[in-house]
Amino acid sequence: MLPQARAPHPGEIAIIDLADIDSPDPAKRARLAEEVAKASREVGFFYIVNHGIPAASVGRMFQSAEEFFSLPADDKNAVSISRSKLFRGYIPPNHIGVDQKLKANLQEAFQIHLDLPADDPDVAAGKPMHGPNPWPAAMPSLKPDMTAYQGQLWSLGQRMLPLFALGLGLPEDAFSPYFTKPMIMLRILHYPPQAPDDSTESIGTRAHTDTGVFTILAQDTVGGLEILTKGGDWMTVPPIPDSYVVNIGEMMKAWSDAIFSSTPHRVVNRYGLERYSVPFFVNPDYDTIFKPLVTNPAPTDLPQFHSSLDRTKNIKIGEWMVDLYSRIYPSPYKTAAAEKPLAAAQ
Ligand SMILES: O=C(O)CCC(=O)C(=O)O
Ligand SMILES: [Fe+2]
Repeated sequence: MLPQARAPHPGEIAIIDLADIDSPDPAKRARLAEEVAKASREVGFFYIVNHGIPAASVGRMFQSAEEFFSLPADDKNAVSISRSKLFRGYIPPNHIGVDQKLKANLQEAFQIHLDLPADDPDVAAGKPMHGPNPWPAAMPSLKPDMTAYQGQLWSLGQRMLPLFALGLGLPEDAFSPYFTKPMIMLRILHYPPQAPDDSTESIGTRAHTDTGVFTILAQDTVGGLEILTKGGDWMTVPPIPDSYVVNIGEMMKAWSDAIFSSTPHRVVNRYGLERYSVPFFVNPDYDTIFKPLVTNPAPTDLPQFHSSLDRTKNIKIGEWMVDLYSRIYPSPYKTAAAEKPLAAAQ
């Protein structure tokens, strides 16, 4: 049997209208920031509308996803993540990374980061996570379409960062220094449907927290995203037309000293249709050292996941991401830490 989830109560997941995001009126920006902060504290997930990304751009990404995942396996495997030292490319369904304690995901994925040319100084120096994206020869439109969309979503992400800063009582530009050559990531995902009596251990995406600062997710009309509420039950995040789902990741939780909640979530496609989604992850520069930028008077932490970040250890975030990615992906890049299964793996 598939695990169960309940529907949200009306208003339980806030729908935040971003119309005032660029308002010249500081009071309007502050009001919006407080809405974002409240949802980030209480749920860790919210919807945004009036975000400024044209529906046609989002539609093109879903078309691209359908087209890419329909390619013959050989064409997809030509850009397999197992050939990439930069954790980019195609991840087949049911893959298992180094850590055998982690359950396989049913999803298949294709992911890119910032595309950097060979003459970029960090690329030339062989800095991990920095370099070019791989593209499938069988689908020439994917490169221009995903690259353009990633640019649009990164602009939206940069417009949203001041809201989180303001919501924590920090100056609006408090996060800017950490995003000069960011490790942003765009993924397209495909989930096959699962029958209600499916007895496999696997689901679309196993329970996890997002590792980044925050995530901006486009989901199609099928549904399947579910979050673990503070009350301990699983709740669906139903699709709302023309919205994005935004959620707090481990890095924002660390910066906010756990004032903002990096809420565990999963995907169970129990709806009988193929599902596609397009998450964009706002990740900072490789060299960012993570420590809280504010003090939480009453920190409470949820259960630990394989994706949890310890904010007390002044971690250099790029190294932490490389360890985690080489643990969860079938990658040729293996760090010593990634060879050791995590005690907290779920
Ligand atoms: O596909 C989704 O709706 C969510 C995927 C997700 O949680 C992730 O990629 O981190
Ligand atoms: Fe996620």
